[in-house]
Amino acid sequence: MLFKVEMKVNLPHDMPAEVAAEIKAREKAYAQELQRQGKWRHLWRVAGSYANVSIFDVADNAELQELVSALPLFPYMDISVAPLCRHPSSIHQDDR
Ligand SMILES: O=C(O)C[C@H]1C=CC(=O)O1
Repeated sequence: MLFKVEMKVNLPHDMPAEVAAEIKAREKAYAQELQRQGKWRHLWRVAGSYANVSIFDVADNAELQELVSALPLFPYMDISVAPLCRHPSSIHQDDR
């Protein structure tokens, strides 16, 4: 199942820089591992904002919840999710 996931990061302004850097490093490693597994299919920065638009390809709602809630930045993000289905005009065979 495909989901559009929008994540807006809100790190506390008083978080020490080295703590923020450590969380971001763990987030990057986790995000890249999920991309290698094909579960995090697209990851786009929203220009001008500490936010992203992502496409996840997971088995079901429960797997999405499991993966997203394990993000190191999860406690600091506002997240919105929308389920996706194939567009009848799409030319991409891997849309499903
Ligand atoms: O920077 C972000 O958008 C937040 C998060 C998503 C992937 C990652 O490495 O960090």
